[in-house]
Order: sequence, then C-alpha cells, then structure tokens
Amino acid sequence: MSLAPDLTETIARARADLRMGVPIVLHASKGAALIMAAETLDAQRLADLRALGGRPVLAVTTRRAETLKARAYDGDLARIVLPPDASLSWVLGVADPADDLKTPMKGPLITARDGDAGLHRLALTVVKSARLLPAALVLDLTDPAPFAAQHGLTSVPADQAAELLLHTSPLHPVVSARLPLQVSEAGKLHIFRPEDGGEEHYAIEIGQPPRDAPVLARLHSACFTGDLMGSLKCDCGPQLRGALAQMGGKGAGVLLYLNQEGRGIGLANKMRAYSLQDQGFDTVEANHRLGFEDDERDFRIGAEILKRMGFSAVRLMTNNPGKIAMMEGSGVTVAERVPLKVGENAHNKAYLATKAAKSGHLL
Ligand SMILES: Nc1nc2c(ncn2[C@@H]2O[C@H](COP(=O)(O)OP(=O)(O)OP(=O)(O)O)[C@@H](O)[C@H]2O)c(=O)[nH]1
Ligand SMILES: [Zn+2]
Repeated sequence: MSLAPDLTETIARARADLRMGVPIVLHASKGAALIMAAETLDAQRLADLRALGGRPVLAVTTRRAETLKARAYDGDLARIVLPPDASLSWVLGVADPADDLKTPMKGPLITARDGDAGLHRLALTVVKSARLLPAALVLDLTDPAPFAAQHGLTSVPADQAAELLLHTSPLHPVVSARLPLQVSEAGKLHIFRPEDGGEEHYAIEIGQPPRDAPVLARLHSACFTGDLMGSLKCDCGPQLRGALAQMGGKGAGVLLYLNQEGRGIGLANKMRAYSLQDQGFDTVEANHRLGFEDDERDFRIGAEILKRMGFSAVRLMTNNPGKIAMMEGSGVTVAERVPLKVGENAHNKAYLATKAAKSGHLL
C-alpha cells in the first residue's frame, strides 16, 4: 500500500505550487530542471535562483517570441537567455505584454539553440494549465532527487507527465438534481468532476431527450463577463439564454456549461486580452501577444460528457466549425448544425467580425 500521490495527483500539486509561486522540479531520462512560473515569481526567489549559478532561461511560446522579436529555434517555443542583470520587472516584462507599447523590451534578446527543449515545453504546458501566463524560468539541474528533497519541492517525472497531458482527463459524474428553470420546469443539472483536479463542468438537461436520436445541444464556454455581468463585448450572454430558450420551447435539449473561461485561458488572462484590445489589438492578436493560441479550449471534454450521458449524436447549436470537427473527432456525430446568431451590438460587432475573418466562424 502507498499513500503517496500518483502521477495525476503530482501534476495537480505542481500546478498549485506554481500558482503559489513555489518552484517545481521536472526530471527525465535526458535531464532535469527547476521551474518557476514568471507570473508568480518574486524578487527573493529570483535571487535564490541566481545563487544556484548555471544558465537560467526564460521559456516563452513562439507566439510571444514573435511579438518580442526573439528568435525561436524550438518550433513552438523560445528559450530566452536570462541576462546576468535581469531584474524581476525584466522577467515580468517578457512574460506580460501589458506594457509592450509603453516600454518596449530592449533587445536583442538572445535565445538558446543548443540542447533539448522538452522540459521547457512541458513547463509551459503545466504553467498554462495552471491558467498563468505562458512563461517559465528554467534552470538545468544535475542531481534533481536530492535537490527536490532538500528544498521540499514537488518533483514530476517529465516523460510520463508529457504523455499523460496529451489526453483529456477522465471525468466522473458527481451529482444530478432537478432544477426548474424559467425556460422549462423540467430542468436537471448534472455535475462532472475531472480526475486531474481541474474545474468541474456542468450539463443542463431539459426534458427527457431520447438517447437514440440526435439531441439539440449547445457547448457553452464559461464567460463570467457575458453570462453574468451582461457584458456587451461578446455575444455569450444572449447565446446562453437563446440556446436555453430554444431547448425550453422544444421541450428537450442539453446545454453543457464548460468551465473554459476566455477560450481556455482563464478570466485573469482574458482580462489581460481585453486590456490589449483597448490598446487596439483584436481578440486573436491579443491572445497571441499574451503567448496563447487563438483558442486553447479542449472540446473533447464536451464530447466525453455527452457520451457519459448516453448521447452519441447532436444537433449542435454553434457558428464555430472547430466545435463540429472536435465533436466528430471525439466520436459524437453532428447530425445538423443549428446556427445561433443573437446579441450583436455596437461593442461586439468588430469582435464577431474578427471571429468570422480569422477563426472561421460561420456567418
Ligand atoms: N481570450 C478571449 N476569450 C474571449 C474573448 N471574448 C470572449 N471570450 C471567451 O470566448 C468563449 C466564447 O465561447 P462560445 O460561446 O463557445 O463561442 P464560440 O467558440 O465563438 O462558438 P459558438 O458561440 O458556438 O459559435 C468564452 O469562453 C468567453 O469567455 C476575448 O476577447 N478573448
Ligand atoms: Zn463572452
């Protein structure tokens, strides 16, 4: 018997550590490294890192490197060599585009091209999944086990972790209960909990849709600003209410409320993107300047929930062809696309036009 955390639990612990500003250790057959998230770094830990000697680098995605005009030799990421006099604000300036226009980074930034970037890539994956800015300080370690033990750090086997993180975490139903709604008194809420310690997702079932026919379905991604605050910057609130109203009218349907705020980058990063939009960048450019892809969501989660509920085919309410492709790729048939065009206003007109022009949304 062992009470020790397994791999999934160790990764969840690493995520929590990074959010708290605590370093982690990644170890693989080819090498090992000490990792700190740039966003939660403080001056003391930066000084402690320096005291260890070696050649620390700041790993950023190629998206971010492009804005910084730093050469990326590792495909999807760049390893920026930390200058000897780099301060905390230098690190934060590389990680966070907030002041790019006001105080552009003084280059040239030197990037590493020798050696392997596997641990850096994994570091960025873990930092992203902790909903932090995708930038991580990485220092090679030669003797990771005693180092981690001496400092009480979470130590993650990198090869196995990289493999595990390719897959969507299994989800388990937690509870279901009746939930009478304005659109239908025959509402029911189901809660699903992922094994990886990530956020729970919800399914709102309306009526009793038969499992052997395509169900009217909506995959809605959480939008605190639009769903709850009535923000005019997007169309999420009207889409949420519009989808529920249609399901209520038909007497059957299932709306998945996926906690993938900000197209999967989290609310804090979405607000960073909004702030960049106020500087003149569109929704896609803002994500890229932050170092993210246009869309970081994993719609396989939606497909998993539908399958667990017994559905194998949907009439999907969406304008996003990416959702249809992901459903089909995950084994849920999209029998029909049901357009959902509601809530356009003067504030979100340009946002909706950008999604049509750059992200392939259907008009
Ligand atoms: N990163 C980022 N996320 C945004 C922005 N505006 C809205 N969002 C998020 O985008 C998501 C919108 O999701 P959905 O309603 O599923 O929209 P969609 O992918 O356009 O697809 P359909 O509505 O199905 O056509 C929500 O998670 C919002 O929080 C933005 O400017 N930047
Ligand atoms: Zn929204």
